Amino acid sequence: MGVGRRMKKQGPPPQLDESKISSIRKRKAGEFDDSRRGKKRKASGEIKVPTPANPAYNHTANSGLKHATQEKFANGLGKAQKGRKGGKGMRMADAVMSGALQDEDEISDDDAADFLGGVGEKNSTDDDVADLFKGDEKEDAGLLSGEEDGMSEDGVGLGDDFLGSGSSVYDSDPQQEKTRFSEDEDESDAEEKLTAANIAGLSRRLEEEQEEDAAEAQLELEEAALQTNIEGDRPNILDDEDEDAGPASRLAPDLQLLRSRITDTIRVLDNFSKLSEPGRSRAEYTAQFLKDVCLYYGYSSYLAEKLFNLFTPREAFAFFEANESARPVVIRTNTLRTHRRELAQSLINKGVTLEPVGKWSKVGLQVFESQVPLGATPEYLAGQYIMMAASSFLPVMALAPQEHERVLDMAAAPGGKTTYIAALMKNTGSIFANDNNKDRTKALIGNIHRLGVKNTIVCNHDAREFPRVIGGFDRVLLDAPCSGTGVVAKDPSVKTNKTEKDFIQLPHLQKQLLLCAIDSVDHTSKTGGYIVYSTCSVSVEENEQVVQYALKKRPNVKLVETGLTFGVDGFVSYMGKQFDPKIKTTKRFYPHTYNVDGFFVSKFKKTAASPNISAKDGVAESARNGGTLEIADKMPIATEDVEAESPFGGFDDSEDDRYMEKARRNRLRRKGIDPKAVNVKKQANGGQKAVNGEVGMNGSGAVKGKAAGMDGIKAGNQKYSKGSGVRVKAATTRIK
Ligand SMILES: C[S@@+](CC[C@H](N)C(=O)[O-])C[C@H]1O[C@@H](n2cnc3c(N)ncnc32)[C@H](O)[C@@H]1O
Repeated sequence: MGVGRRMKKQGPPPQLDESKISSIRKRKAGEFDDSRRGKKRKASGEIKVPTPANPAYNHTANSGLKHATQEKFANGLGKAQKGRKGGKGMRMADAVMSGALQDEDEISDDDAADFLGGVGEKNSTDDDVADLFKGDEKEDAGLLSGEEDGMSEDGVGLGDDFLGSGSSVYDSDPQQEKTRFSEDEDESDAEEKLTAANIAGLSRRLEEEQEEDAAEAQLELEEAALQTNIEGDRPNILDDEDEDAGPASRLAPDLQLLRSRITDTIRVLDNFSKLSEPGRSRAEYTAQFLKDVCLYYGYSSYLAEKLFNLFTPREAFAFFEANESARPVVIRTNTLRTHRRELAQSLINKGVTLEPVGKWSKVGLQVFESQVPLGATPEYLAGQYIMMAASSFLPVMALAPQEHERVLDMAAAPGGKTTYIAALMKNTGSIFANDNNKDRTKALIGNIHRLGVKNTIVCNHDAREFPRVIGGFDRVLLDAPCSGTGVVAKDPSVKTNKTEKDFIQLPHLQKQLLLCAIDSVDHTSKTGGYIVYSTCSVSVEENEQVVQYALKKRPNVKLVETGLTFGVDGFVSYMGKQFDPKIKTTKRFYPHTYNVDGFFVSKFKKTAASPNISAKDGVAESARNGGTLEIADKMPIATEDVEAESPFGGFDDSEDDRYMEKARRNRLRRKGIDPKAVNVKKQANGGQKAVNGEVGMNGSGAVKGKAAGMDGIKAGNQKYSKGSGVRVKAATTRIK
């Protein structure tokens, strides 16, 4: 996961509530979600792209060029932007955040400090907003209106089609169902009270939105004035190339012109035959677009191209734009401690403006504004909620853990998902929450305690040691370490610090982890037998390709529906490569379509024991109750024929081996162990293999794991922490 630590003020988020997109107009893939600007478009007679925030204005360290021009920009476009950034949005101040920061790495320090502190100004009357909520149709106007949510005015019924259609982007129907605080509740008095209590905050939001609209209109006017090409003309885009050669190339780029050229290029790519200049190829325009994207948004050319390849040019632009603004702040009600309605009421009483995150979640609350530090409220300290990104709900919802099951969360820290799993299991059964980063397990343990989770054991292994450590789980969640290309808004460093190597090494690790996840599941489980694999990356290498690999290596699993009611289908073909058609069941989430972090979720059902790959490759006994012996494939993942040819999937095993060996040595050194000594020991042990040099190092049975049993959990006769060299005993008893 990308560990983002940047925060911008949170604007009113338009698109988290699925109920608000219950009826949609299906748009052409790649078409912009710019219905919000319908009025303005009509006025200007020109297709405009959304400008959630002016990227140039927001850019930070990644773009020196932008810094260079920022002052200039602030004098021009900045004027318009100022109204929006300096407005009365969420007032965030220095806040008590020690707790909040542990919630999820997805909440940035700055976010938190910004968000959790200050006091919003009140300057609108309740009457204004009361009007807004008058009558059923009007109730959600403004705040919930299709216009605000990027919904089309001509929306048609969504129907079953909602889940389908790959890369399609949808507009929503403005006619909304009333937002509810839980599935079974009526449109009750209580909700009206909540709404009334929210009125002041909502009113402020409306004012801010009006200010924003005015600022955006101004911005568009200024942009329009700069447009050198009117609609229908062939834009003169590629002639500027020679600039590079001269001294002008050393000057900071004019960001307004750059942006204008980006939009022009998209127009051309959208309608190439009509708008391209004679003799110019599509590749030339694409290259120009990518070059401009790198300059304007600060991406490395490698990553810009990788991301561009996922979308149509127009949608790619929407994606890059969406990465310039922060996602909404969301909290998850901890149902082990309270109910969402009660929590909402207490927070509203404290000056928090919020509403249910959407029909798709019964526990999420989207926070628009807070007059108190969210990380220091009595409710927070009492563990009634945790701050977590909306997208982080999704893998757990797909996992659908049941009461009394045994669940493994393979990469669990800081625990947003573990604690959600515990809540869904109502603190019954048992959860093994593992993370190989010891420091991060501290936050995990902190969250577990704060939220009153009592069915969880925290452990600290390289997850590739499972099921050797323990197996036979009903369900396994693998929320895998990834490149974070879905969370660029939180961690803009991803724009420049991800290289080709990352997209080789990470998928390699992810593939190994996924096989171990599969091997750790009990296929005979009466209630489960499921594995969920998720990442906060949008790259195909880390998602569909990992899934494809697992399907190939483990014929004993099949993909099943995630049960998630939104998201676009995973790729079944990509850049000439065909994947298993069932990969359509996987789900992708993008910032520009659902206003959530970029995310990928897939769900497998295990149907039989894993193949006995090779006894020498591992001694992973995951059997419980005298069940089957499963062997984890611990060999470096072999490059397969198909992958060797693949432009995006192959990897060089020998190179990977070198990296992994180096990492192993470093890990041992950090622990004060001489790697050479371990090698000697290994040899002395004959055929016995130490897992990453961490097992059986001094004969003390040192399986690395350390279990922090939570209150009330019974370790029973688990032999979990009693490894003895390679003779690690498998768990034979379920904690139930
Ligand atoms: C995406 S984050 C997990 C977030 C977590 N699921 C949550 O919801 O709070 C990925 C985690 O994987 C951990 N990790 C990385 N490599 C690992 C490995 N080989 N074994 C176990 N955990 C690993 C990282 O320390 C990181 O905490």
